[in-house]
Amino acid sequence: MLRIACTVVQRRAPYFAPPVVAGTWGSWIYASAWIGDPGLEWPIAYGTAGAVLGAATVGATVLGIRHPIALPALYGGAVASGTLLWSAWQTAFPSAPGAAVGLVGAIAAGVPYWLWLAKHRLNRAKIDSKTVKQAAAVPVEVVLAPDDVAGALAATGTPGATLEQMLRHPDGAWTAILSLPVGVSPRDIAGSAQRVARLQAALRLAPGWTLEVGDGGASHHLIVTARPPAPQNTVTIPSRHPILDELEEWDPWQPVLVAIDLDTGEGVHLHLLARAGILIAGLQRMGKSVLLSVVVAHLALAGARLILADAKLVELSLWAPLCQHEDDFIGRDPAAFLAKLLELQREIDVRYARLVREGRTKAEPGDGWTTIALIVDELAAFIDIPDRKLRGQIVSVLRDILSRGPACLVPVVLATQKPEDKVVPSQIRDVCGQKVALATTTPEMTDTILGRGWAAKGAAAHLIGESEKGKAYLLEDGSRPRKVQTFPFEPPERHEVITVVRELWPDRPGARVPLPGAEDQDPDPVPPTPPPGGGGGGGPRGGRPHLRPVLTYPDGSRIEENRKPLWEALQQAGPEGLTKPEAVKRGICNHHTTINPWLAQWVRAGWVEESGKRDRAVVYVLTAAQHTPTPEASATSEESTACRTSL
Ligand SMILES: Nc1ncnc2c1ncn2[C@@H]1O[C@H](COP(=O)(O)OP(=O)(O)OP(=O)(O)O)[C@@H](O)[C@H]1O
Repeated sequence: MLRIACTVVQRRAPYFAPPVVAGTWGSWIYASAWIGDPGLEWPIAYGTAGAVLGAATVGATVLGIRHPIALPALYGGAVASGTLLWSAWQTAFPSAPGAAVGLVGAIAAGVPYWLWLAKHRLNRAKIDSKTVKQAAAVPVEVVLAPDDVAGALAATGTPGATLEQMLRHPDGAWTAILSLPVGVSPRDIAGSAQRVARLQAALRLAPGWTLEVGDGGASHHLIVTARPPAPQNTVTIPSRHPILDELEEWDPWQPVLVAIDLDTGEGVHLHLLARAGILIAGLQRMGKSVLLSVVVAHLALAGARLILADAKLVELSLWAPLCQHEDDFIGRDPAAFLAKLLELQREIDVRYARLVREGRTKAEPGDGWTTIALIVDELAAFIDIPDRKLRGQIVSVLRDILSRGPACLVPVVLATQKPEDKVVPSQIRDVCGQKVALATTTPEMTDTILGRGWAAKGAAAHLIGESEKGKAYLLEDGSRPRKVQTFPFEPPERHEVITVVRELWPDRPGARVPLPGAEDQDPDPVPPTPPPGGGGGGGPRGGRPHLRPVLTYPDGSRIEENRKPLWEALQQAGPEGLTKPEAVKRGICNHHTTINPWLAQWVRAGWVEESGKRDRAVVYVLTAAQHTPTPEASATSEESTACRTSL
């Protein structure tokens, strides 16, 4: 009983305080007037002050002033006005009826205050309800209808609650706002795991539903929210990239299908030419190279000239045979990388000069320009370097290519597994119009890839689990990040693309992969480039040409530079043949380099055959003696027509 009384007083104090204070104060004045000599000075002093405060109170209420001072003013005004009436009456007629009339007057004086208080409370209830709606973050349908939530609460030992509002959410969740009876604290219910569990049981929620119980702040409301289980992800990711079913020449202007949106199930594309560069980053072994390969495959099928930079060699070397120029593969050599960037920058300048001449701002299909794609894996190896000057030059030129390139058919794709500021400087990140954040470890790492603040705004790449390969957040300029799953794209599928591209463009020489140590063993180093302006060849300024044997396949076609060592080793091996581990031992390749596709191609062409196994590895042998190379050309003053570079 005492507890209930205390709760009532505590909860309703603002309502009771004015009459209680007015009554106490007035009683004292009344008693002193009744007992002693009733003077006028005290009632007049209190009354004048009360009248001023009362006028201010009423004025504030009428004008709707919400200044913090309004509450004490209103309160004081109510008390003083009541006192004035009461004390004036008892001074004139010190009697019991006088006291009663004074009390009524005091209470009446509190009316503006109560009105103000009631309005304030109503506003507060509105705010509470708004907060609930905002927390739901989805439009809600407000249903003022009874429900059995109050009954369930009664079944758990808290009878007397009434349902004030039932909010139904589009995902099936609902929120019930219950008004608790006097003496029951919402905080006590919400704070007790046992009572919440009992309420959940009483509500008989379906399996998987969760219950949240909160108190309505200072009010006597209990807010009960029941949520259905998160919808099962029904998006299915094809195990085979659709590009593999359309292995034909592609249009570079077409966007590249790289992933599936995990929320909508829609295909997600990257735009090579319509938008500035692409940045792909994330932790090791989370799917960066797989995604990069999809983009490279598209570019290769689009007939683009591929410029590949890969410090690790193993990721991009697979694509090296599709390159148009022998030096279009850059290994761990930041200086060579800068040289290639400068070459690209010059090409962009030439293309922009044409655009300016023709009064255009960007290239269009049919311009006749080849797409030149710069693909960089492990950007860290070219940027996180001790030579600060070189680093500065690389960042500056790369930034320029990223921002100007796509408009003149020079797309850039960057990948790195170290998403840190020193590896992905903001100048580089900010010009990339499309960013893909695979799994990271911290929100800061995610922000380094996507831009500041995105991790906090829902792009939680740092929460992607270790087993969720290929899951990522993809952000395009001007939109929100999308949670996506990339397609698997394993080496056998990459080989399917490579085979088709080689058939489409058979005369591409391929790029030389700079294998560590291979240069030292080069028996026939490439001579220096003739001085600029020199006539080249055997002209008077070019000097006497240095002729080099041209190694050819049995059908007369030229053997690509990067495949020569393997072919020569097969020749030297004779009928004994050669296995891959032996090729590794001889420094022709390393364990990661894929020479199998070359061998498979030669086997298909009938130049090489498999002759059993040695130490469990397949032995490859040249099929016939006539496959020996063209005998070394003797140095003559005449250039070989087959040797186009007059080496
Ligand atoms: N979308 C995907 N679906 C299924 N498996 C995937 C997907 N993406 C990547 N994987 C698997 O994850 C593994 C690592 O992928 P990948 O080589 O692309 O990682 P990475 O980030 O490039 O690693 P590193 O940083 O070491 O180069 C591969 O074995 C691959 O099979």
